[in-house]
Amino acid sequence: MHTQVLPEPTEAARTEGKAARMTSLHLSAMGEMVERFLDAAARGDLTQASTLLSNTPSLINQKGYSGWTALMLAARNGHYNVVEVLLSHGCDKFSVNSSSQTAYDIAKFWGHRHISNLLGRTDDGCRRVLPDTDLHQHENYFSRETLDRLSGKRTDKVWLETKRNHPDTVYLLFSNLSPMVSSSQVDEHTGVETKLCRFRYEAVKELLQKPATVLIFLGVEKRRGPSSPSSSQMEEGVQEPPAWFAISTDEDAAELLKRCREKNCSFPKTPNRDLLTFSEEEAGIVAQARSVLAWHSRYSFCPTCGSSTQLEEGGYKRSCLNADCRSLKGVHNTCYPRVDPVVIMLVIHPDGNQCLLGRKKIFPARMFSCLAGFVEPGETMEDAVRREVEEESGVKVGPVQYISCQPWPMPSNLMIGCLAVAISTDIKVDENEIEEARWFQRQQVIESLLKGPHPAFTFPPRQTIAHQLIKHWIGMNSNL
Ligand SMILES: NC(=O)C1=CN([C@@H]2O[C@H](COP(=O)(O)OP(=O)(O)OC[C@H]3O[C@@H](n4cnc5c(N)ncnc54)[C@H](O)[C@@H]3O)[C@@H](O)[C@H]2O)C=CC1
Ligand SMILES: [Mg+2]
Ligand SMILES: [Mg+2]
Ligand SMILES: [Mg+2]
Ligand SMILES: [Zn+2]
Repeated sequence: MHTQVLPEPTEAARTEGKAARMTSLHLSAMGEMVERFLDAAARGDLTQASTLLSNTPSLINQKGYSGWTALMLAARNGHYNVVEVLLSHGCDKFSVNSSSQTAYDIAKFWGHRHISNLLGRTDDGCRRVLPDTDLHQHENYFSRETLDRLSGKRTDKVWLETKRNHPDTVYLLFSNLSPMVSSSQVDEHTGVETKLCRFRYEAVKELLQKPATVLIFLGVEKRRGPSSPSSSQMEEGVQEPPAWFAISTDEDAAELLKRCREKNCSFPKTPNRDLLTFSEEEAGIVAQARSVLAWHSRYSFCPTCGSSTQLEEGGYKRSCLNADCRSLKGVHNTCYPRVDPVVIMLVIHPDGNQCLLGRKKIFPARMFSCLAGFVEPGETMEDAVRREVEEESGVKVGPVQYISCQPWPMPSNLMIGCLAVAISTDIKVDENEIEEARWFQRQQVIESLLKGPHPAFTFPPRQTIAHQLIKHWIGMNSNL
């Protein structure tokens, strides 16, 4: 898996410069302007950046090499005034580069704390309610909400029916819990890029008639800014954004592929690897659809009495068909899609300068990752962290701090990412689960992330919350 890391400052400037020289002959006038704008932001040339921006406002969120925006380049090189001006012009601070890093991540990683504070700043009202909290929401792969789920509409059968037949509606096709995708090799940096194949009603309508077909209403496209429809407009059906559905069918996969006009279409066979090659937007949709479909495929019959069930509420409920079943009296969680909470933690040595990583036998050679484990019934997240770490490594843990979470649709985990501080350091691994666990020095971790000449271990892929937690720790100062 190709993992891209943040380049050294001089390296960054050099790479940008080289890329610009090599391709400038072929660039359109706009392309050249983008290059100049990005270059000005990277060098901290506020005058040139502002002039270019006032002449061509559309430059603001343009991306250059590896998906870096002007905001990211300015954040990378510590140009506070440029960041400030870009933000005042309404720059998108949540935009991510091809390594899924926001300008905030970049500023934080390189220790430009004044800039990360500026980028992380949210509404002052929130700060009054939640003082001393880092209000910046960390975004992990699989966690972007591109669609508005409109859960209130799931019970509106008439509305759902209108959406099903609507010509703008988008359908995704799943077979064996894999979405139909088209794949292309982008370049050696980005690697393979996978896109969801999108279908219209006409192309799938006879699949919808089949009894074994499962149909899930995923939501409607979110429209940004002032043009997003108000709820009253939605009620009147004015300017409604397209709805998205996922279909799971038992029709032969080869037959399904014939429906697609795009090239290189397939149903990926190894979810753990293949589902990590989508854009952030599509990954969020895949996480939602795959987890709900996995629940349907595993809970075909009523868990309470074993009778047949029927789908309701846009695919978000299964109700028992046995009128005497207990699950029909009151609300029963067996009728709704499940989510399994898993704690995943980076355990820090009491000296603040080492972290505990482990490897399972099934990991690729030399890869080490965070310890993780399912939360048990009647257990807090903090206690689950302490129990799993002690079970797997023998290390005892004291304070636990929540950092961020990640939906992990294999099939429906919610990874709850934490930092934890060890209060004992002797390691004794549970050999049933872990092959080896070790304390790594901060410097070894940094070299491994930057892929230096002698990395102590290989990082898990950037799309995993494990990768992000380790990176988060090395971006912090050593005093917790
Ligand atoms: N996104 C990421 O960065 C990472 C994600 N993960 C995910 O976290 C999950 C849990 O981690 P593990 O260390 O395997 O957990 P774990 O340490 O609790 O051990 C797994 C064992 O727990 C039992 N178990 C208890 N509740 C379960 C449930 N609801 N579903 C399945 N098994 C259950 C099973 O015997 C299973 O073999 C893995 O399935 C993996 O997919 C794990 C590490 C990194
Ligand atoms: Mg575990
Ligand atoms: Mg365990
Ligand atoms: Mg466990
Ligand atoms: Zn039942």
